[in-house]
Amino acid sequence: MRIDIITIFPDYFAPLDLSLIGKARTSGLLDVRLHDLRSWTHDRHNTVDDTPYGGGPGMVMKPEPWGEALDAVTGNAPSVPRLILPTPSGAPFTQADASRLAREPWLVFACGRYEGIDSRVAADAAERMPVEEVSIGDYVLNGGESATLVMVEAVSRLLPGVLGNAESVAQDSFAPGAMDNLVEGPVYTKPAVWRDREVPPVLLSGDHGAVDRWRRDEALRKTARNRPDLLRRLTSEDLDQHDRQV
Ligand SMILES: CN1CCN(Cc2ccc(Cn3ccc4ccc(-c5n[nH]c(N)c5C#N)cc43)cc2)CC1
Repeated sequence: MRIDIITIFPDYFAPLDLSLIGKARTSGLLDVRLHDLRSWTHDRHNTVDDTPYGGGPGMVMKPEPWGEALDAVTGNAPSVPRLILPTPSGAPFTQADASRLAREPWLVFACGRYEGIDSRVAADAAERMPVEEVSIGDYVLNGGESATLVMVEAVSRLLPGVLGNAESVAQDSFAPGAMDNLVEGPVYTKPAVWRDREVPPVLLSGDHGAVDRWRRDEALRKTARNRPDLLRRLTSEDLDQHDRQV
């Protein structure tokens, strides 16, 4: 997969050199290219913003640099990317979106700042490529960079060979499969006793059926406590299926 990121803060993406994503880039599994939007400005101050038409607080990102940047990054290529526009007003980004985007060969992320990007940029791009306005949550950030980091991590970890343990992806929270939409239950490792707190004995029993059932019970318990909204999505059939599983 190729991922292009256009931003006025390329250094924001230094974390993509680290850990599993860094290794995936080194191995060639993932091709991440960073682009400084100011490379497509032509004035002495490398201006990327201006006051909003119609008045209002803050500044809006000018369309010209974005148009030239997207033309340069996506033009003269044998294929067409999917353009992802992080924005507070976007559609909620979910695990299903991460799975869907992980199947795309080429993504371009446009990281806005200020009050956002002139709306004509998305409209113009949509004449040449699919465009998605996406939000990572109902809270306000200062720009699209953090959201892009989140989405790049959520998508990249699903690429074959990146995690190196297909099993863990399959057992992820929100991953499709048995008891969909349950959050993770508690996890433990050595020592068996720590500050007088014992690991639940079932986990030391070697009874894999009992361990599986205990984990599902704990996941249900934690979901009811922290995410009752997810439980409401579970049908009675799902819950019956849980009870049948040993
Ligand atoms: C008067 N009011 C009128 C409404 N605005 C709304 C507003 C507009 C821009 C910004 C800053 N910003 C600029 C680009 C950009 C991209 C993503 C996100 C973002 N925030 N939260 C998410 N989940 C995000 C994602 N994904 C924020 C961004 C913040 C708030 C405030 C002022």
